[in-house]
Amino acid sequence: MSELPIIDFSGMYSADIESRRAVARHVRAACLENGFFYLSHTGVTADQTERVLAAARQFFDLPEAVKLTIDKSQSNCGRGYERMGGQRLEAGAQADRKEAFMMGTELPADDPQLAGLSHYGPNLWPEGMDAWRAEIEGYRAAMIALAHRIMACLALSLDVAEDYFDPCFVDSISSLRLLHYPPQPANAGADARGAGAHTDWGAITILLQDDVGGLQVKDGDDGWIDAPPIPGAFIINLGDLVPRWTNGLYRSTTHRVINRSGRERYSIPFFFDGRGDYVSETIPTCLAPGELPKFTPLSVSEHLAHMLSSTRAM
Ligand SMILES: O=C(O)CCC(=O)C(=O)O
Ligand SMILES: [Fe+2]
Repeated sequence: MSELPIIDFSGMYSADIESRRAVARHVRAACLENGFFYLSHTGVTADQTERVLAAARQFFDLPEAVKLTIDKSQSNCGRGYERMGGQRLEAGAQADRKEAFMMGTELPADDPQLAGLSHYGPNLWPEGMDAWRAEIEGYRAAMIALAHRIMACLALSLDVAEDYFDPCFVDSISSLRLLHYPPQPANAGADARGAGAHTDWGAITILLQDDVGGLQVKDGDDGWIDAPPIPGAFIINLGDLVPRWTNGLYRSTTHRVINRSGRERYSIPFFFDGRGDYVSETIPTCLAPGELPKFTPLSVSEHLAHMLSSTRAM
């Protein structure tokens, strides 16, 4: 496999179940391959993706001192600004050469069911940037709607009802990350990474990238496939919850970013992670007669908290 497939998603908006199943068949083939694919015709407009990428540039162009007024050290749920080198996604490599802004699901601290679970709480917003905030929140809303539809498609691809995953996504943890990768200097060293090799931790990721490139997806033992930007298409990849649901049939594939372009790179992943207290179980259609589940039960919040603490670089 040398390149990732491009799947036209428009059939998922059809009232005709056969059109939706046709999309699901393509998604299944891509998920059986390596769990990474491009999705086009999603209904999200080019105007909106251009605006949110411009918003990312605008934020990272702010003086460092302004960005640090919302440093994520002030958040108990990983929101706000993460400075350059704040994360090391690949053990043994250099800290990631990227800076980030994170925002996500906002629920009151005293929510009767979800209080105390990681990843719920207030966002941190830069002062005096209300239009900017509205742009980010609007894009996040578009991503949530698209993510629900992708989960319906995944359900169809696994021969279960389209609403099979709905209980996992009531008050789901979902986070939007704005990312800025400066160009990597020529003498940066062989273990320099924009984002070190990792898998994503939730259910699915919807990635918007600018026109620079640098994302690579693991293929086999040693190979990497480039996942260059394709105008009008998002990259979708499966996170660690999906092998748990499918008993390893669909994988959560390792990927990384190395920005050798000489240009500034901006990308915006949206992570749809599931409800914090949701414990995934193997989907019955993914177990052959007599086959046993390979994964022990683990809640979404426990998994995310563990992964977050193991990748903190400072
Ligand atoms: O910036 C990218 O292209 C990918 C980022 C990524 O993999 C992540 O944030 O999990
Ligand atoms: Fe990732």
